[in-house]
Amino acid sequence: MMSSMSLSRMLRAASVCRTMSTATKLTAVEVNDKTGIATVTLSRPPINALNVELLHDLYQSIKEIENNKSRGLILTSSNDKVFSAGLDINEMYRPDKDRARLLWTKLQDVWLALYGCALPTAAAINGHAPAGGCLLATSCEYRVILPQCRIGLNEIQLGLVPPIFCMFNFLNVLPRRVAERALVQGRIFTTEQALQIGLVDDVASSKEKALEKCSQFIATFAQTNPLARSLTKLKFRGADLQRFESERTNELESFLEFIDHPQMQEDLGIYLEGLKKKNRN
Ligand SMILES: CCCCCCCC/C=C\C/C=C/C(=O)SCCNC(=O)CCNC(=O)[C@H](O)C(C)(C)COP(=O)(O)OP(=O)(O)OC[C@H]1O[C@@H](n2cnc3c(N)ncnc32)[C@H](O)[C@@H]1OP(=O)(O)O
Repeated sequence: MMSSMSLSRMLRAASVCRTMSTATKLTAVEVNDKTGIATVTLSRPPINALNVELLHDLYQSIKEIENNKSRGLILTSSNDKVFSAGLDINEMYRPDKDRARLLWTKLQDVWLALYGCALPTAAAINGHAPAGGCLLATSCEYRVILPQCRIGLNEIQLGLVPPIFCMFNFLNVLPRRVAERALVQGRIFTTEQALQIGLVDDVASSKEKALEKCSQFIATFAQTNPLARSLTKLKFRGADLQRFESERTNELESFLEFIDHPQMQEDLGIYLEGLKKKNRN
């Protein structure tokens, strides 16, 4: 039988963390009532590949947290090896045209929501974060990664042109020369390399510790006026957001044209097959 002691402990824990009522299917949102910090957990097994539905749910979660006046947002993954594998390549290979349009539009919406989020944002990168995974992490203001992870924007290695928001994210985090070289080489960095160049702010030995460090980062703003903070953030990021808006339609059309190209389709098919073969051998 459960002792009254452990029952009261459980009740206390339950009152600290609550799941948001409108938590969506592919993202779980939990708000810590004590700190006011919301954690969004990407939950699309096996590797959190970003398809239309996950991007939709992620966007809804970010907006909901922002509107509920949480103290901050932490992004993490339910998978203990992969933060996110980036865009779901199945959505780009032999795509349904309307769905491909929706995919790119939703990716753009998520970037706008996360990069321009009024709240302090942090990523607890508890697994690999290639391409779109790195894009999500670098849209946040602070990053903690676990040992033995890989992170980077490798689009060019797939023959894809990194869109403008990849450039904004890297320029916001890395020195210009390092950002440019990393993008044109499609570099994927180890945990140690990412820390050394400043792509991540810290390394933690477990997901729990990474979440704790993210909470500590957000807590540094406890005494700061939230409006002054968000307007200052916007002053830094506003020019990127404006330039993005002016180019978003062109980028959408370029993306659709790009993936429609027969050579691109062939390359994506080979890449996808290579990923699958790895598991068959
Ligand atoms: C404005 C101009 C526009 C021009 C065009 C722009 C194009 C878009 C540009 C940028 C935006 C973002 C693009 C992207 O995100 S593209 C995606 C790139 N992602 C990758 O290259 C990651 C590939 N995956 C991996 O490296 C590994 O899978 C891993 C490290 C993430 C995880 O490794 P591991 O735990 O060993 O898992 P598996 O490799 O075994 O994978 C499990 C399972 O999942 C499949 N899979 C992996 N990644 C993807 C993916 N991104 N999409 C779909 N499926 C994926 C893999 O094949 C396995 O499948 P199974 O064998 O059938 O189980």
